[in-house]
Amino acid sequence: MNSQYSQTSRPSPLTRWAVLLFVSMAMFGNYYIFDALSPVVDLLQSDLGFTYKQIGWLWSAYNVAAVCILLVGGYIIDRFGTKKAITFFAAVCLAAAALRAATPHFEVMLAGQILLGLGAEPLIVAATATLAKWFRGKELSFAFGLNLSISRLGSASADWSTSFASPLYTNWQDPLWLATAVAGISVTAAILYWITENRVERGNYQLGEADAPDKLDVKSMFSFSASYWYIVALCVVFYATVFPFRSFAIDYFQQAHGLTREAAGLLSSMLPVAAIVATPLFGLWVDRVGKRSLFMAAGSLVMLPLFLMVTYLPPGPMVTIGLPFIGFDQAPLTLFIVMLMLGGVFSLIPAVMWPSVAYIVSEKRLGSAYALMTFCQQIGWAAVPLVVGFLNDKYLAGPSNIDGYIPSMWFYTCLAALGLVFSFKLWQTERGPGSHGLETITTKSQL
Ligand SMILES: NCCCC[C@H](N)C(=O)NCC(=O)O
Repeated sequence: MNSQYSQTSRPSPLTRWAVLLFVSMAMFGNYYIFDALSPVVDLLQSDLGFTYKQIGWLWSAYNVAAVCILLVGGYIIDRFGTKKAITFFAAVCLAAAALRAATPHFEVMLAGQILLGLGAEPLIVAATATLAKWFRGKELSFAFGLNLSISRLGSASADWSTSFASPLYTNWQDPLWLATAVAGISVTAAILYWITENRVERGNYQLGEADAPDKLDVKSMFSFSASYWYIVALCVVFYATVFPFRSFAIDYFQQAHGLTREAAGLLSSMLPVAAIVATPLFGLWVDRVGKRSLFMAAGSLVMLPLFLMVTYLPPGPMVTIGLPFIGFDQAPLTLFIVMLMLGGVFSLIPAVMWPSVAYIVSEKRLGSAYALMTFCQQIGWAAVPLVVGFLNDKYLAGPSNIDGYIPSMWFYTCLAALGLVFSFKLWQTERGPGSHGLETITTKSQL
C-alpha cells in the first residue's frame, strides 16, 4: 500500500488543514445529533409517555445498527472512497435526524436511531481513514486530537442547547429539529471536503492511500496478545459505563437531584468540555513519560467511586457552573466535583487507550484490531442502556422515588470495577516478560 505523499506534488498545508476542518465539522454534527436525544428524555416521558425501557431501546438501537454496519462499512469506504463515503454517511445521519424528529411514534423514532447508527459509526471510520490519508507522515496525532476535540464540542453543544436554545425545550420535537439542522452542517462540510479533494486530484497532486478501512479479519483476530484483549475489555466496560451514564445524565440530574434542565445540561457538558481541553494534553504527557497501562489503571481507579458518590454523599452547597456565552446556573458541589473527576477520566483513558493499540499490534493488523475493538465496544454499549432502563423502570425511579436510581448507580460501579480489574491485569502483563513497551516507550526513547 502506497502510504506516502510524493514530496514534489504534496497539497499545501492550508489544504490539509481545510480538510481537517471540514471532516471535523462533519464529526461535530455527527456527535451533536447523537447527543441531542439526552436533553429531551424527560419530555419524551411527559409528552409522549415513553418509559425508561423504551428510551433505553432508542439508545441501544443505534449500537445494534452500528454493529451490523461495521462489518461492511469498511468495504463501502474502500469501494467508493472517503469523500463519497463521508458525504453519503453524513446524508444518512441527516435523514436519520429528520426521521427521529418527524413523528411522535416510538417505532418511527426507533427507525431514526437505527438509521443514525448505520450512518454515524461508518462516518467516524471514514473520517479516521481520511485523516490517515491526508496527514500520514505529518501531524497525524495532533490532527486526530483536534478532530476528537471538535467532535466532543458537538457533544457539549447538544448539552448546551438546553441553555442557548432553551425556548425550544417547551416540547420534545423542536430540539430534535435543531439537531436536524446541525446535521445539515455536517452534510455541507462533507460536500466542501469532497470539492477540496476533487480540486487536489485535478491539480495532479498525489494523496497517500489511507490504511485499509476497519474490516473484521475473523481468522487473525484470535491471535492478538493478552494485552490487546485487556485493552479491548477495558474499552468495552469503560464506554459501556460512560456513554450510557451520559445518555441518562441530564434526566438523572433533573429527577434525582432536582436540577433545572439548564443546570443539568451544563453539568453534563462538563464531560466533553473537560475532554476538549485535556485529551490532547494527556496525550502529550503520556508520549513523554510512557506508563500507559498505569495511567489507564489510575483512571479506572478514579472512576470507581464516582457513581456511589453522587448517590450517597450529601449534595453540599450550591455552586455556580457554566461558561460565558453559554450560560451560568447553580448545581450542588458534590455533583460538580464528580463530573469534573469523570471529565478527567473521560479525557485520560481515551487519550491513552486508543493509541496504545498501535504499540501492541503490528501496523498491517491495526485496521482489524481497531475494527474488532469498536465492534466489541458497540456490543457492550448497546446492552447497558437496556439494563439501566430496565432497572430504572423496575425500581420506579423518578422524582418521588429517587432511591429507584440506586440499582443503576451500583450497576455502573460494577462495570467500573471490571475496568479496574482489566487495567490492573494489563499493567501486570506490561511489567512482565509479555510487555509491549506500554510502560517504557516515550518520545525520547524513540529518537
Ligand atoms: N457520541 C458519539 C459516539 C462515538 C463513538 C465512537 N465509536 C467512539 O468510541 N469514539 C471515541 C470517543 O472517545 O469518542
